[in-house]
Amino acid sequence: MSPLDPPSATDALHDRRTAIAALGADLRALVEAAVRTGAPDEVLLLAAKEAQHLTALLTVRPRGRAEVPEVDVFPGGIRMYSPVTGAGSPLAPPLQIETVDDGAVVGTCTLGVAHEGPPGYGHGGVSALLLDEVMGWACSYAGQPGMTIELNLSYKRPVVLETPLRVTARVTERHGRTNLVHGTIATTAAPRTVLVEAEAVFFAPAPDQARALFPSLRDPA
Ligand SMILES: CCCCCCCCCCCC(=O)SCCNC(=O)CCNC(=O)[C@H](O)C(C)(C)COP(=O)(O)OP(=O)(O)OC[C@H]1O[C@@H](n2cnc3c(N)ncnc32)[C@H](O)[C@@H]1OP(=O)(O)O
Repeated sequence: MSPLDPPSATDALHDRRTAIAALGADLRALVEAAVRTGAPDEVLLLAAKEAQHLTALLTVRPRGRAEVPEVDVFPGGIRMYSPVTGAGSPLAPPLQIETVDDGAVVGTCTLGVAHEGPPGYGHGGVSALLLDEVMGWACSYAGQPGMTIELNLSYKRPVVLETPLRVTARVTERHGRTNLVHGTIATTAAPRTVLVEAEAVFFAPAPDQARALFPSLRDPA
């Protein structure tokens, strides 16, 4: 199965993913509002109380640290709580893996003020996050899901916030379980103007090593 093909889901799984995504979207709106607000102090304190209430509401049967959620397809598929692609994550833009274009994986997203580095521009670490993820998808698409063992970035131009971005990655070389990957960030409006460029090395663990690293992995092959 291509990592870009959504797996067939039962109705219950679909409903669960839909509910997770709905909460994620509202949490992202809350995070963005919280980092932009000019509300008075008493409103911030009131909102803090409401946030404590929400936290208590959600602290029910929390999953274990290394547990793969039932809603996920791991490795190489849907991850609902990924800090990059996860529809359920308030940290994620979220980036959407959209197409495979001539062997390259393409993802799109828009960063908000919550992802700010220099005023008005994306944080350099957030660019690394986006590239690392899409480069990982390129490895999965090439049939070897793996972990980043080296990531080098060249920041050529600042990444503007609130502007649709296009993140691309392709595997350029394979040596056994090691893949060399090239990635870029540009805007969707000017895809040829590279803002950030990356070179990375990914390593696909052998099944035994994968089982040791990820005890709840369902299909290490
Ligand atoms: C089921 C999968 C799910 C994969 C799930 C992936 C989820 C995607 C998440 C997004 C990506 C991430 O954030 S990943 C998270 C960030 N990365 C990490 O935490 C990885 C931390 N690193 C590690 O734990 C370790 O390096 C391992 C387990 C990956 C590999 O350990 P190891 O097996 O001892 O590694 P080692 O022998 O030293 O190196 C492996 C091979 O890579 C080569 N190598 C090492 N460094 C380099 C290098 N800079 N450039 C070229 N090649 C290199 C070595 O020569 C060797 O080749 P040869 O002798 O075999 O030929």
